[in-house]
Amino acid sequence: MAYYYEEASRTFSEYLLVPNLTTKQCTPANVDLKTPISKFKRDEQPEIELNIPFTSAVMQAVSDDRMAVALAQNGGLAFLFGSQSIESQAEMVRKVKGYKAGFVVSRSNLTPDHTLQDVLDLKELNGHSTVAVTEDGTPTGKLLGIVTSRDYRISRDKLDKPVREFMTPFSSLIYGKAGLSLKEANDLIWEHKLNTLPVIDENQRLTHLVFRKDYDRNKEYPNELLDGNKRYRVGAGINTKDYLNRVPALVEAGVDVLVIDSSDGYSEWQADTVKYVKENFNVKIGAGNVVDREGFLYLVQSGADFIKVGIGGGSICITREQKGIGRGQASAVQEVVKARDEYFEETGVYIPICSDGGIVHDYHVTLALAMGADFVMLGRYFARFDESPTKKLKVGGNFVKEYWGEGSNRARNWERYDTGGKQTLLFEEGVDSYVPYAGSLKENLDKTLGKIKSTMCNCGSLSIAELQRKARITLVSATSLVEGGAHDVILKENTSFSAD
Ligand SMILES: NC(=O)C1=CN([C@@H]2O[C@H](COP(=O)(O)OP(=O)(O)OC[C@H]3O[C@@H](n4cnc5c(N)ncnc54)[C@H](O)[C@@H]3O)[C@@H](O)[C@H]2O)C=CC1
Ligand SMILES: O=c1[nH]c(=O)c2[nH+]cn([C@@H]3O[C@H](COP(=O)(O)O)[C@@H](O)[C@H]3O)c2[nH]1
Ligand SMILES: [K+]
Repeated sequence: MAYYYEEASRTFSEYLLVPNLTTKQCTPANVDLKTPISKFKRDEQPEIELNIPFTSAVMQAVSDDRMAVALAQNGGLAFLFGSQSIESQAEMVRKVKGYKAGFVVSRSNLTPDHTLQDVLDLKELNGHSTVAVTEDGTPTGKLLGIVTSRDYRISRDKLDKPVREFMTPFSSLIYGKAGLSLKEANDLIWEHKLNTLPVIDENQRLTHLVFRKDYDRNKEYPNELLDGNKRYRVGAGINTKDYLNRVPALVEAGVDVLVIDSSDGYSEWQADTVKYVKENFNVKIGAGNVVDREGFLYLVQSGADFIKVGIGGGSICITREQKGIGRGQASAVQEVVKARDEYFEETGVYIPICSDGGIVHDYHVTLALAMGADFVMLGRYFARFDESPTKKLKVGGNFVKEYWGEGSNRARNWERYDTGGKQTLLFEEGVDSYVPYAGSLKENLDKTLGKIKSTMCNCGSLSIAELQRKARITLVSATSLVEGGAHDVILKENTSFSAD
C-alpha cells in the first residue's frame, strides 16, 4: 500500500512569524546576513560563504555573466544557466572571473577605414559616445585611436570622412598599461582631465576602457562576494548527462560552485555526478532538487556540499500539473531541515540548504530562513531587473521583461543546435511569460534586504543562525489570510472618482 503523509503540504503564505523581544542593539544596521553555501564541520568555518542569502536561478532568462557580476557585487551568487554549449558557459565563467570593477571591455569599436556615418550609426545603436579605433575593429585589437563627440562636427564634416582623419590618434592618447589598479587608472583620469582612459597590453592591444563617470559607482559595493584573489565568485548549473565534459571546462575557467540542475535530484545519475566531481576536482557542488528526508540523505551520502529543495513551486512551473510530482515548498523545507539538523547532531557535519522557487513576497525569504534554509534561489525575482539577460518590452502600457521556464520548449531548443539532439520535448514543464519590469538589481535588493533585517529584529535576531534558533512560526487560517491584507477599505489607487 502506498505511503500517505499525515499532513497536507504547505506553502510559505500559510505561515507568519511571531515577534520575540527586540533588544536595543537589535537594529537592522547590526544584522549580519552572512551564510554558508558549503558543508563544514562543527566549530569550523565553511570554505565558501555568501554575504547575503541570495542566489539566482539556473535559467536562461535569469543568470548570465552580467547578472553574475551584479549579484556578486551585492554579496550573492549567480548560477550561470546550463542550457547552453559547454564553451559558451565556460566563457561566461571566464568573463565573471576576469571582470575588474571599473574596467570595461569596449563595446563600441571601429577600424580607421570606417566613416563618420559609421560612428553615428554605432552611437545610435549602443548609446556610447566613445568609440575605440582598433586595427581590426575588435574590442581587443591594436589600439590606433579614440573617437569621442569632441572629434567631429556633424554640421561641418562630411559623413563619408574616414575615421583615421578625425580620430585622436594613439600618439596623442594618454593610456594605462594592463595590470594597473583602479586607483592608478583613476589618478590618471583626474591628472589629465580625461573622460575615458584606454588600457593596453605590451603589444598596444586594447584590453579595457576606464570611464570617469563610473568612479563613484565602483565605491558602492561594500558587500561584494570575492574569492581569495579578489575576483567575483560565480556558480554554474550542470546536468547529469554531459558532466564528464562540462565540469572540467567550467573548473578550468575558474568556477567556484557547481549545482546539478534538475527537477528531481533523487537519482543514481546525481549520485554518480557528485562522486565524479568530488573525486576529481576541488570545487563545491550542490545537488537536488529534493523535497524529503530520503532524497536529502541520499545526496549528502554521495558527497554533496549543499542540498537544494523544491519541486514544482516555481512561478513558471507546471511540473505539478504535468507530472503530478512535488510538494508545498514550506513543508519540503521543514522536512529537509529536520533531516539536516539530525544529520548534524549525529555526524557533526553541517549541510547548508537552499530553498529554490516559489518566493513571491520578500517575507517569504525571511520565512524560508527562519524555517532553517541557509539561502534561497530565485528566478522570477531577478528576471524583473535591468541586469537579467532578457528583453524589456512595453505590453499594454507597462514595461515587462520576458521570463521562461527551463522546462519550456524555448529553453530546451539549444540542444537542437548544440548536439543535434531531440527536436521538441515530449511535453513542456514550464511556461514562457512576462514579469513586470522593476528597475535595477541593487535598488530592489536593498529594499528586500531592508525588510528581512527589519523582520529579523522583530524576532530578536542579529544573524540567520540566531533566527533559525529563535523563530516562532504560526500557521494562519484561511480567514486570517484575508485579515492580513488591506481589507474593508476602498483603495485609492484602484479607484477613479469624478470631480462632481
Ligand atoms: N525545480 C522544479 O520544480 C523544476 C525545475 N525544472 C527545470 O527544468 C530543467 C530540466 O529539468 P529536468 O527535466 O528535471 O532535467 P534532468 O536533466 O534532470 O532530467 C531530464 C530527463 O533525463 C533523465 N536523465 C537525467 N540524467 C540522465 C542520464 N545520465 N542518462 C539517462 N537519462 C538521464 C531524467 O530522469 C529525466 O527523465 C532544469 O533546469 C530544472 O531546474 C523543471 C521542472 C520542475
Ligand atoms: O516546473 C518548472 N518548470 C520549468 O520550466 C522551470 N524552470 C525553472 N524552474 C524552477 O523554478 C525556479 C525559479 O522559481 P521562481 O520563479 O518562483 O523563483 C528555478 O530555480 C527552478 O528550480 C522550473 N520549474
Ligand atoms: K527520483
